This record gives sequence, C-alpha cells and structure tokens, in this order.
Amino acid sequence: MSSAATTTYVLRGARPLGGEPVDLVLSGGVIAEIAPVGAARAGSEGDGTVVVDATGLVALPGLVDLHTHLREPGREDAETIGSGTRAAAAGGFTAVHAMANTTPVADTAGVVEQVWRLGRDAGWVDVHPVGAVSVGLAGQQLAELGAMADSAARVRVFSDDGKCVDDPILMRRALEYVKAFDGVVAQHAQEPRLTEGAQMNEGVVSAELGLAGWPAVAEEAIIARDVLLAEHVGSRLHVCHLSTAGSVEIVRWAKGRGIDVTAEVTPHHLVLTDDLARGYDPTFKVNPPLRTAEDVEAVREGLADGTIDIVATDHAPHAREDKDCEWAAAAFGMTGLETALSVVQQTMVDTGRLTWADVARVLSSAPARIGRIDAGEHAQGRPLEVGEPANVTLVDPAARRVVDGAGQATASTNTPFQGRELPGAVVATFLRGRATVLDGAPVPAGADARGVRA
Ligand SMILES: NC(=O)N[C@@H](CC(=O)O)C(=O)O
Repeated sequence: MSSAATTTYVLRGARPLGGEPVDLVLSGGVIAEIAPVGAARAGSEGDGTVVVDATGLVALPGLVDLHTHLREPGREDAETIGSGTRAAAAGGFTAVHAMANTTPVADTAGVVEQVWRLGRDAGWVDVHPVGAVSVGLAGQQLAELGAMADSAARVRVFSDDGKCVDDPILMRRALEYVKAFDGVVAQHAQEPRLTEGAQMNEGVVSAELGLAGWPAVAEEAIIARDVLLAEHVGSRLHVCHLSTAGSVEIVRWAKGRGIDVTAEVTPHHLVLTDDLARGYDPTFKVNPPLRTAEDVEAVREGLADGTIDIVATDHAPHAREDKDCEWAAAAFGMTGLETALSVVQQTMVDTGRLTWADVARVLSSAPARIGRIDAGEHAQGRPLEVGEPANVTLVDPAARRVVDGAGQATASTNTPFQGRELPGAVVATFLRGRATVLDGAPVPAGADARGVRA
C-alpha cells in the first residue's frame, strides 16, 4: 500500500469545521497550505494538481470510529475487512477500531496482527484492532493483553464487546493491567443474569408484544460498578454504546467526581425508539436495545453537554439468514458506518445542539484520543492545520438522500434507516492525502483522481 499520496488536491472553497470558506491544499500526505479562496499557490491544474469544487462543503478531520464490527476472520459472508473499511471510507471515516468478537476471537497477538495487516493492505482506512479482554470472550481468564499491546497492531483498546466482562475480579485485573501501556477497557455494560433471554428494551412495548425485556438497570448497574472500580484502581474506563437516561446520570456523576471515564452513544440510540419493535422487524433488534423517547432525549442532552464523549457506530453487519427470520431467532445488530454522520447532523447539528466543530470532536478527535491514535506517523483526529496529516472529510450538509441498504458499500443490508430520508452526504474522504472517496463514490487505491468535480 502506498501511504504517500502523489496527487495534490486543492479543495476550493471548503469550510473547515463549518467556518469561512478557504482553499485547503493536500499535498505529500499533509495539509500543505490553507489560503483564501482562489489564492492557493498550488491552485492551477496540471502537473498532478486536482482542483475539487468544495463550495458549500464542510471540511472535517477524517472521522474515527471506536466501535466497528468487521466480521473478518470468520463471518466474511456478512462483511470483510475490505467491504467494511470501504463502507467506512464512504461514511467519511479514515480510521476504525475493529471489535474482537470474530472467529477466531481477536485475543492473541497473532489474530490482531492479521486484522491489522489486512486493513493496511485494503488501504481504505487505518484499522486498529480491539483486543479481547478475556480468552475467547468467555469471561474466565485474561487474554494476552500485553502481547497484543506490544504487537505490530499496537492494541490500546480492549473489549469483550458483545459480552459483558461481568466478573468484577476479571474487570479489576483488566483495568489494572492496561495501565502499563496506557490502554483502556471498553465495557459492554450488560448484567447477564438480568438480561437472560432478553429480546428488546423492558417497558410498555415489550409487555405489549410479549417479548422478554432488557431492563435499563442491567446496563446501569454495570456502569455504576465499573466507574467505582476504575476510581479504585486509578485506571481508564470507556463505556460502550450507552443507551439509557440513568446511564447518562451515572457517567455525569462519575465525571464530576474526577473518575477517568469516557462514554459513547451510537447514532441509532440518538434517534430510534423501542416503538419500532411493534412491526417485529428484526432490523430493529440490537444490543443494547432501542430505548424510549425519554432515553433518546437524555443521550442527546448528554452528548450536547459533554457527558457522552463520542459517537461510535457499533456497525454490526449480519448475513441475510441471520436477520430474515422471526424476531426471537434473529441476531442483534444494525449497520451504521454509512449513515452515522447524517444521523448526527439530523439529530444534533440541524437541531442546534452541536456545531460542526463539536462534530469534529465527537466523531474524530475524541475517539482518536481515547484509542490513543492521535499521535505519531499515522496520527488521526488532528486539527485541520498546515503540517497535519491530510485526513479530511468533505460533507455536503445541504444534500438529502434516501437510504438504500442494497446500494451501500457494506456487504450487509441491515440498515435501520432503509427508505428514510437523511440530511448530509459525504462527498470526499482523504486518507493522508489520498482520495478514498470522490464525488460520493469509493475510489480504490491506484485510481486516485477519478471522478472529480473539477
Ligand atoms: N451491537 C449488536 O447488536 N451486535 C454486536 C455485538 C453485540 O451484541 O453487542 C454484533 O457483533 O453483532
């Protein structure tokens, strides 16, 4: 894979973080120049320079997802590292963290290095493997955290996501262990005994439908325990896909106490509610489950006031046979990489609750910081400044599109936004100055300057 881009791009009239229009010049893999519109020194076409008409487009630092399921190795019928990372680029991402619940589980240096290499060779985004906390995600024995941290994949985020590290002693040991290399434990907060057989949020709708409920307390009890454990051992905790009003309250309290905790919310929990289960369409079956309108309001508020640090997709592609079945038999999970930015625009920007600068924080700089990928040669989530790596996403906030799962880059079609109109579209994505998306379409490596709006 070539990491150094050869084409110079002038993004004419782009609005960094939604501010005043400028020319952004990407050259040699970095942001080479920021000039008044039309005044960029590299502004003429020819000799490898491509001018992109970015009038009206918002420029963001390349998006970083802390929570993606790429399914390879093991379930390449649902997604591969190639298809999943192409979907990520299409969604404006330049880096993703790949969750460990693959087959085999990413619980050894060998598996995480393999995922890292396949990501590097695909070349769409930087792939940072997440290491499992426990061997086989079985919750019994700590995995080789140190070996994964020391491997070529340089793992810093550890999670049994899909399963909760419910044993408090194992959780304590993991929190203590990762301190040695400034790692973080990302917890899937789900008390297993309180959620046995659970199919959806426990509440009015589950009672009506006769489906076993997943009570809010099953999430909140684990978060409460874990923030206290993190405080006790002085370690860093990250809460995956927080979904209830009570969880927001607990994290707010913990931060107020100075506990080193960060939290994420998914795009779907920012907008969808458990009412959607009424149609028994398993597209809406997800873990944690869609909650109530009050919970949606609470997570929006938490994201707006900084209690929730980031938006992470929890992109969970599933093969058709795992979703085209009755609700109880269907797999948990929904895709999200190609709709995340639009949902954040709709729920948070268009409602006046976040600015585009805030979006850059919750979808780029903060997740990069939590994953400790914000420094070094392949730094992500950096500000749009001269000399910084040219990881840039161009968004058209005025665009509107109707979501069609079949037309997406992901290999799976389980998008919960099928047929919905969403605002905003990713027009271009640049990974260290190389275009991975132009004119809204993925550009394979080696076909850099195709399809440009010049
Ligand atoms: N988020 C999901 O609904 N599904 C995830 C794992 C999980 O169950 O959390 C998956 O890997 O499919």
